[in-house]
Amino acid sequence: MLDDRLRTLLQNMPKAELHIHIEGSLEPELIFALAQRNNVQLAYASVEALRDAYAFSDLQSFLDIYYAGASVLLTEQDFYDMTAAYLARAHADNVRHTEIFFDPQTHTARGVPFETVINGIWRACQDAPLSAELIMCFLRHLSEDDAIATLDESLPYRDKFIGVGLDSSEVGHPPEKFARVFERARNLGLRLVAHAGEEGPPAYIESALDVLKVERIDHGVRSLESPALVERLVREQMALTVCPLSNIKLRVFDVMGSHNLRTLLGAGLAVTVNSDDPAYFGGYVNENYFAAFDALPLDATHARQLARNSFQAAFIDPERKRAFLAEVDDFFATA
Ligand code: HPA
Ligand SMILES: [Zn+2]
Repeated sequence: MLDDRLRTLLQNMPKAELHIHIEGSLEPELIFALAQRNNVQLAYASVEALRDAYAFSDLQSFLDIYYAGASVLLTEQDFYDMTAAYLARAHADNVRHTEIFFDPQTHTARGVPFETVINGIWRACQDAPLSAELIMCFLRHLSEDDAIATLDESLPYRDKFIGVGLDSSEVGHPPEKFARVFERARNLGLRLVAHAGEEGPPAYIESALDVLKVERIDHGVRSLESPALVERLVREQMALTVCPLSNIKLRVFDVMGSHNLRTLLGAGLAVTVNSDDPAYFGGYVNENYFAAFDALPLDATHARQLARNSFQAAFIDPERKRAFLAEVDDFFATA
C-alpha cells in the first residue's frame, strides 16, 4: 500500500536509473513537434490518436510503434531535445545518476549519421543537472555482422559512451548470437549489459552471463523459473534492472499485484527499479516505484534497499559510489 509518507519517501530519495531507452522517452507531443519541424508524415492524425495506439500485447507489438516513433529524429538538435527532456524529468524524480541506452542502428538504417545521433545525445548529457552516461545497444533482430559494423562506426566516439547492451526482439535471438561483438567490446574496455529473461527463458540469462560476460541483466524477471540460476545470481550479486510498468504494459505479468519484484527482493537478488520506455509505458522512474509499492507489500526498508542497489549496480568509480550510498543512508536516517 502506498500512503502519502511512503510516496514522499520514494519521490525524494536519491536514486540511479540504469535501464532507460532514450528513444522510449520520446513523448507523443515531442514526436508531433519534431514531425512538423522536419516535415515527416506520421501515420497518426493527432497526439491522442498516437497515444491511443499504445495498447500492446507483447514486446514486438510495442517495438513496431517505438521504431515508428523514432522516425521523426533527424538532426543533432532533435536528439539533443529528446535527451534534455528525459534528463529534466529524471532530475525532477531525484535521479542523481543515469545510464542511458541508445539504439544507433534504428537511425543509421534510415540514413541518419552515427555522429548526429551520439553528438546530440551526448551534448544533452554534458548540459544535464545530474550525472549521465551512455550505453550503446545493438538490435538483436539484426545480424551480428551489423552489430560489428556499428561497433566499428562507434570507435571515433569511444570516449562518449561507457558500455554496450543488447535490446529489441528477444525470443529467437539468444545472447550467444552476439558472442564475437561482445568479446570485441570487452577487449575495448567497455562495460557490458544485455536484456535477458524479459520474454526469453532463464537459459538466455545464463548465456548472457557465460557467453557475453555481462555485468548486469536488463529485466531478468524470468530468472525465478530456475532456482539454480537464482542461487547463482544471489551469490554473484548480479544486478537485475527491473522495469515494473513495462512488464505490465507488455503483458509479462497480468497486473502489478502479480509482479514478482517483491519475491525477487526477498530472494536476496540485487534488484533495481527503472522506467525502460517511460513515454510508452505510463511513467518515469518514480511512477514505477509508486505503482509497484502501491500493489505489492513493499515498505520503507525495501525503498532503501532499492535505492542502495541502484547505486551499487551503477558503472561509477568506487569513491563516487560510496558517496551516493552515504547520501542514501543519510536520507533514510533523517526521513
Ligand atoms: O523492454 C525492451 N526490451 C527489448 N528491447 C527494447 N527496446 C526498448 N525497450 C525494450
Ligand atoms: Zn529495455
